[in-house]
Amino acid sequence: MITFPNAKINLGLNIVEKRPDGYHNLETVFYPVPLEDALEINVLNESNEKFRLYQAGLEIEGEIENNLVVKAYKLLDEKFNLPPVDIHLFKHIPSGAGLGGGSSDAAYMLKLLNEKFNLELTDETLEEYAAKLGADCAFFIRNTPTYAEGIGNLFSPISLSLKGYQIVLVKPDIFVSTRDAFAQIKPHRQNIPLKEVIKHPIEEWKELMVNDFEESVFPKFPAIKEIKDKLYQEGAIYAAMTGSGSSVFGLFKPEDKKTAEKDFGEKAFVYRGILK
Ligand SMILES: C[C@@](CO)(OP(=O)(O)O)[C@H](O)COP(=O)(O)OP(=O)(O)OC[C@H]1O[C@@H](n2ccc(N)nc2=O)[C@H](O)[C@@H]1O
Ligand SMILES: Nc1ncnc2c1ncn2[C@@H]1O[C@H](COP(=O)(O)OP(=O)(O)O)[C@@H](O)[C@H]1O
Repeated sequence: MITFPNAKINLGLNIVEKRPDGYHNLETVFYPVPLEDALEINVLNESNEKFRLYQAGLEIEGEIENNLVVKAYKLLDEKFNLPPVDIHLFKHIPSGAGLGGGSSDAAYMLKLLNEKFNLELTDETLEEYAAKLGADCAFFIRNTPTYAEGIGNLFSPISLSLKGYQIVLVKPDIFVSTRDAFAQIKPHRQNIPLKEVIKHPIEEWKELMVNDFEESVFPKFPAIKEIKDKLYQEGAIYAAMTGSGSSVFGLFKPEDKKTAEKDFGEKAFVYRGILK
């Protein structure tokens, strides 16, 4: 059985306050992007091992035991004593890029195991399991446009469709530490809360919608800001960094014929697609 975990972008990201536990409360909107990994499981017959993970595509740093698809398997295995499985993961979404690829793999693994082994878990229960694996992980269970607050884990659905809009996503060969990005931010509330901004026409987002991380990340890595500038030069209707970086996306009108033909550098990962 095979499934295709997709990426997400953040439409606006405001860090509103620092919490006593050192984490930050934020406000953001998650929107799914059809840039996909591939994830397959097959039952491993007569095996002493509970799972085997085969990886292809982009490299994922860290031990196999720390791979989020393995963590997702173990989480459900503790409860349901699952049969042993072969896991094949083809990695296409860049990691540590603000695209949520690891979280998506984890959420899709939960959905895949639920279906394959008829566990009959509801979306609500799957979201509870997903939340144990990462703050934004539960978003990928329903995978629909979502307003998130708290530490990025309290969700409410929003009515927003960017169906047909073209997206150009650029991930330069730059690593931004999420921890450092948070540490350099002075939390504050925006004049117009994101929940209101998102209701404005997309043409107005350029003036109203902010990713607070840009303020600390752009001065340190001017090359990331240059990508955003290039996307606007090419006619993006809205462009911004996603998450804590380093990916930047540009949204283009459905009828726009010339979507970002600029050169983003030899080592940059570039994806062009159409939003659903
Ligand atoms: C900011 C977002 C928005 O989508 O960025 P992306 O991961 O998508 O880039 C996420 O909430 C990122 O969450 P996540 O990627 O899970 O962060 P983690 O690895 O758990 O946290 C790394 C570090 O960031 C800080 N951190 C994280 C989340 C949060 N709400 N407040 C924080 O202060 C903490 O110092 C933590 O140790
Ligand atoms: N299946 C996976 N895919 C990607 N990263 C994973 C996976 N499992 C664990 N990780 C770890 O999670 C970290 C964050 O990855 P990811 O969720 O893709 O990025 P981001 O938090 O920027 O959206 C990576 O640095 C990687 O070490």
